Amino acid sequence: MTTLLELKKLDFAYVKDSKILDNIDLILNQNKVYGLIGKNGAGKTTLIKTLSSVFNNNVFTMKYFKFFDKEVQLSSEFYRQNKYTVFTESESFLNWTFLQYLEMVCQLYNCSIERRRLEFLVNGFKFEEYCQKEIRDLSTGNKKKVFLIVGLYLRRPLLILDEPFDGLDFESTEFLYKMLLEYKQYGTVLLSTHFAESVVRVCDYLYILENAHINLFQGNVSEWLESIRK
Ligand SMILES: Nc1ncnc2c1ncn2[C@@H]1O[C@H](COP(=O)(O)OP(=O)(O)OP(=O)(O)O)[C@@H](O)[C@H]1O
Repeated sequence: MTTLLELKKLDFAYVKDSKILDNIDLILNQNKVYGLIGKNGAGKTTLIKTLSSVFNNNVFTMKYFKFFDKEVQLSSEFYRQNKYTVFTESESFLNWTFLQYLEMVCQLYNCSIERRRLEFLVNGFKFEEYCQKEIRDLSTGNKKKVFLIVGLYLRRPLLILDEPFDGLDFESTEFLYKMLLEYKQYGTVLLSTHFAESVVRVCDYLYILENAHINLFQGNVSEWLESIRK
């Protein structure tokens, strides 16, 4: 297995002396799907935002961050170009349409729009009638689909998803399961979730965040399901 991302000794605190993430080591291998689970408030979104370069350096420290075996800054162009994050709720780009947002993102990532690939995702998520509507007028689930479709379309080596199944209807959830399994051809997915089914359906490995520490579940995900049902 080839390592895609390696993070060593990450500490994070919003408020001095109150660590949300303490001494976090994280390794993500290429072409795998990783689940990130933990109780409400455990710090999943904080870890995802850190990995997505949302924060200034003054709230966290780390020993090193490697991507494709290179030590880089989280804010580097190399890292930015190779990952995309879908946040749990987005209040950005509200007066844009999906197609305008996609065009802008494709320019940023230097990729062209292939109609067939796009249509496959749009049809799969039953999103056809919403492509030209302003994002502000979409329902919660359809807003989520805007960013999920773009993330799946881009096929970056790292796709980070914060609670991607939240707000999706049954059909779209099934389609997303299918897309995430296929995504392993193109890259690695790190997703946070509160749904046990999603872990079992798509995740190869599971990181558990608890008391500011992270552990990789030793065993396969069906063993994890058995362990929480006991
Ligand atoms: N901007 C902020 N300022 C101060 N504390 C914050 C801030 N954002 C989050 N926190 C705190 O950090 C902790 C971790 O929050 P985070 O949102 O990362 O947890 P989570 O695991 O994603 O939770 P959930 O499963 O409920 O979404 C919580 O105690 C939360 O109250």
